[in-house]
Amino acid sequence: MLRTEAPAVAAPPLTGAEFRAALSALEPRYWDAHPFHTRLHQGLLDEDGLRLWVANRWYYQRSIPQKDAAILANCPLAEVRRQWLPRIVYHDGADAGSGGTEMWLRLAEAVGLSRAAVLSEEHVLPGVRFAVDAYISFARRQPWLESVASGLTELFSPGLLRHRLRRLREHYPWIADQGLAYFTARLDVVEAEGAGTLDLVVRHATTRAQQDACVAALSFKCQVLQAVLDAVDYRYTAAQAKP
Ligand SMILES: O=C(O)c1cc(C(=O)O)c2c(n1)C(=O)C(=O)c1cc(C(=O)O)[nH]c1-2
Repeated sequence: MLRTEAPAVAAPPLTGAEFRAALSALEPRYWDAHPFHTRLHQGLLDEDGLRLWVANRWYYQRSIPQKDAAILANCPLAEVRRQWLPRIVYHDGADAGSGGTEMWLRLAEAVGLSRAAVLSEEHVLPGVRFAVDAYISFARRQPWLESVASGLTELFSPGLLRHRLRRLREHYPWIADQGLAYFTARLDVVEAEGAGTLDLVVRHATTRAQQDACVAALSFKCQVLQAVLDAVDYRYTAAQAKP
């Protein structure tokens, strides 16, 4: 005779405060204390190391609007799309020659890279490409809410951005200040953007399964960022070790 099993009882949703706490609890996995960041912030990178970082971060920067476009494409809610759309314009600029990716290219020039070399992506390491592509694929395939949640690393970034800006000015004074505009501009918006994203996620993740998936998405994103810097750090230390 078949045994009838009691239907599984779904776990109750976390309260808003518990859910926010579960997301914040991932902060130790953020990339702020990655060994490559430590080298960068302590002024230990040579010029080639700084260029390697900027040329590889380019691949992340230029992919973010594609990630955001995937979120828009997957989201059936006009009010969410309305909130999300300005992010694409922020990075791509309202016109050619403006926007976040353009500012990243100016940083690249300020550290001595040619625009053409950055745009050709010849310096992008395979590990960086794989990690960033995984982030875009995630946004294309997963429900929009999880992809939005994966961007919540931004909540952890203001302290890192401020610290980086201070250290770059202190240890690499040869970088012209206009080259650092990407970071100063980012600091003006990142806190409000992160808070808005968190509110959006908390409002729309109403079941425990959705909340758990959002926490998992943020954890995945922390791994993407760690993998990016692992690849850069490996290449940098290998180059340093060459006689
Ligand atoms: O400099 C940084 O350390 C850092 C980190 C992150 C992040 O945490 O993903 C972003 C940025 N910068 C950034 O500039 C940026 O535009 C950005 C967008 C996103 C995202 O996932 O949508 N993260 C980040």
